[in-house]
Amino acid sequence: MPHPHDVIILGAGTAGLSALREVRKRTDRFVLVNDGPYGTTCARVGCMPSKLLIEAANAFHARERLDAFGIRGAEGLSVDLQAVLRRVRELRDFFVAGVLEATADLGERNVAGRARLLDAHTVQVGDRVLAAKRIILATGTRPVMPAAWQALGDRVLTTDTLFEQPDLPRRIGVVGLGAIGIEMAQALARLGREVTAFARGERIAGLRDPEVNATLRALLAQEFTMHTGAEVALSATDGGVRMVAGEASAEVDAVLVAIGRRPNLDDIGLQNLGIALDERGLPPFDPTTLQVADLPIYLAGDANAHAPILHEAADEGYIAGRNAMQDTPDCYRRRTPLGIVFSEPGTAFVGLGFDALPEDAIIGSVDFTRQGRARAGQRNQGLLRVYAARGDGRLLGAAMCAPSGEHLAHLLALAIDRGLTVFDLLRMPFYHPVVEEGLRTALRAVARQFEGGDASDLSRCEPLKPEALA
Ligand SMILES: Cc1cc2nc3c(=O)[nH]c(=O)nc-3n(C[C@H](O)[C@H](O)[C@H](O)COP(=O)(O)OP(=O)(O)OC[C@H]3O[C@@H](n4cnc5c(N)ncnc54)[C@H](O)[C@@H]3O)c2cc1C
Ligand SMILES: NC(=O)c1ccc[n+]([C@@H]2O[C@H](COP(=O)([O-])OP(=O)(O)OC[C@H]3O[C@@H](n4cnc5c(N)ncnc54)[C@H](O)[C@@H]3O)[C@@H](O)[C@H]2O)c1
Repeated sequence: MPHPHDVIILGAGTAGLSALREVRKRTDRFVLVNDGPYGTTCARVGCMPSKLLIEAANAFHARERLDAFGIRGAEGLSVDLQAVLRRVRELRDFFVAGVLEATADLGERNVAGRARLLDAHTVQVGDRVLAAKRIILATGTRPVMPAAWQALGDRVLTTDTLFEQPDLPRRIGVVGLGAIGIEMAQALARLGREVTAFARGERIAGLRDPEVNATLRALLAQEFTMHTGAEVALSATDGGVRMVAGEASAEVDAVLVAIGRRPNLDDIGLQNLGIALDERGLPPFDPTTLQVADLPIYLAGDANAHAPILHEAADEGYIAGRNAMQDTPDCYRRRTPLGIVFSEPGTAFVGLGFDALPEDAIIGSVDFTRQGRARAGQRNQGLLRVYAARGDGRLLGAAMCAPSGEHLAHLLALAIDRGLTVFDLLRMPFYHPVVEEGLRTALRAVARQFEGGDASDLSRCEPLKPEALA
């Protein structure tokens, strides 16, 4: 029997909407099903409100550099946190409104409700059963929150609730120092909150490079208290929360829990598909096609835990949307890995991670404390390390916590993607004085480890030809 729909898309987040764009170009016989609020995690409770808070925090923090420039009176500045949070929500609403336009004209093809797979072609939403040739799962993730901590009620926050607060208390605990923990701990500290952060591992901000990790830790420890290496326990006190991890403890008014996010796949009916799931409960899928096993199902965005960041979710929606509209899926080359954590200095990693490098990889580094332009701007902090292949000096990856780190990382991502060597990169012009000169220092440190690598970066002209003399 023919299916009434070509495609059902589950989830109206970034991946689902990106899939929708591709599917709509090819058919009208689709349905989008979304549970909970529309507007995407990124715009509603993720990338955008977090960056809005960070921008406010960094703007206020800039006052700490003013005296060194000879600008007086900064101590008279203060934060109106309620106003900061109002602006976060106002601009957040603006970004969400833009996203909502994508589904405004769908009419009956937009179904609000929680979907569950009955089999590889059929989905149940409330008392409705929808069937299609193919299904795209783009159901995203939700914050991990241990059951025991839920009993602390509104004293525990996640990024789903943080930005909704009209105000924030003086003492804030943070659990987890991954991307969210680092970004929010620094921002809240810069906005005048007393922040105590706990993480069970020693690595922060997702960094795998031990030296960059140590540098970032030392810098952030100047801004908030950080306890790592032990599991934290939370318990209620009179009006607050007690946090204990090994020898360390703190009493706070509220706790932001940022210990990762879990794919919204646990109750979606994967067991009805007849495939084995891994230990995380995830189905096998091909990251280049996004097809789940050999089923007519595609798994896109954070839900597959492959690369849970925005541009990858958008790419995956595109791939899933196109592949769900054809009989044989196309294979797509994925982008150079790039991760940015919006700390100051900016944390970023690109290409191969430190722990995936070949044993004989060559590493060059730059310490930004003495870097000219960074020093001129009173932001001379951080470390950048570039990794290159021993044979030919091809760039393999980099990790950094550095001024303008987000921009340096994009430049390096392009170089890695194009298969450039450190020698190729050293041939580009480096204007003076720019932070990129710091990157050049690190590249030169790699080049010097090659025979003849301390020669000039300039290439020689081709031999002069007779016609050139004419
Ligand atoms: C605080 C925070 C900050 C972030 N900052 C950045 C950043 O700076 N840069 C960056 O690149 N990334 C950032 N991210 C990550 C980025 O937000 C995600 O990669 C992206 O939003 C994932 O999109 P998605 O479509 O996979 O999921 P989502 O946008 O979460 O969409 C999934 C949708 O599916 C719905 N759904 C769930 N279950 C069902 C069901 N059973 N049936 C129907 N619908 C269902 C959900 O309710 C949701 O609407 C951040 C994330 C967070 C939380
Ligand atoms: N700038 C960005 O791109 C950005 C910013 C924020 C969030 N995000 C995305 O949001 C997602 C979630 O972020 P996140 O920071 O919650 O997750 P994460 O996985 O990045 O970090 C979670 C951290 O919490 C630690 N942890 C886990 N359980 C713990 C426990 N019981 N006690 C203490 N520490 C514990 C983990 O070891 C890890 O370091 C990530 O996938 C990330 O990609 C991205």
